Amino acid sequence: MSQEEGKRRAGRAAMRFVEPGMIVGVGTGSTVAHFIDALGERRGDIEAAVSSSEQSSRLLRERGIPLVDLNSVGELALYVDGADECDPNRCLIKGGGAALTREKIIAAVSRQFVCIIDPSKRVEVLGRFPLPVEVIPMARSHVARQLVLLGGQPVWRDGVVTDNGNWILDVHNLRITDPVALEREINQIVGVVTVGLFAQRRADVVLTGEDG
Ligand SMILES: O=C[C@H](O)[C@H](O)[C@H](O)COP(=O)(O)O
Repeated sequence: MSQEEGKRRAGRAAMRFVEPGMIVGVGTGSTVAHFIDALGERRGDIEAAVSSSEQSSRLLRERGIPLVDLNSVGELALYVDGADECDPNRCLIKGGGAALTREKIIAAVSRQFVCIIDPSKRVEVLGRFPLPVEVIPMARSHVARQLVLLGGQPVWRDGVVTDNGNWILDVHNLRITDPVALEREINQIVGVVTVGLFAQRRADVVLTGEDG
């Protein structure tokens, strides 16, 4: 099975968690794009979507799916999103598409987080994929120095501005054996908006293309 086929199957498999009348939290990325396609085919069933990025909002609008602001809804029953890496404990690295902050917010208010990945995203230990960190632009150098002290090698994703107007550092050479502790530690660096480690609020369910 190709990686693209794995993404397509995982995206479509998430539809079994969608129930009539739901407001669905929708993540970002190429795997989520397949989920949005499938959601569009059943748009009459759901009430609306809460989107995690401008990119996903555009795709949702194109498929006629109404969007609602997260502030106008309470808790969400379901959040569906992709990931860049997933460990055996369902801890994730996310943010390869720079959408990590809004994604983390939606994950935090959702009762069930269904993560859709192709099988190549499964790893024993997180860190092969560089860990994205969204930073306030003026704090970039300060945060980078602190990340070096934690053993990483941060690289500025030059030219990328997040939907929130911030910048991204991608941290290479980390072997993340304690994702919860590292998430807490990086969150405490002044100038960090969000770290792309989803460990405290990790996925509840992981679907790979192999699930059919
Ligand atoms: O910022 C982007 C998101 O965290 C994506 O969910 C993640 O990068 C995976 O994207 P894709 O499905 O395109 O591999």
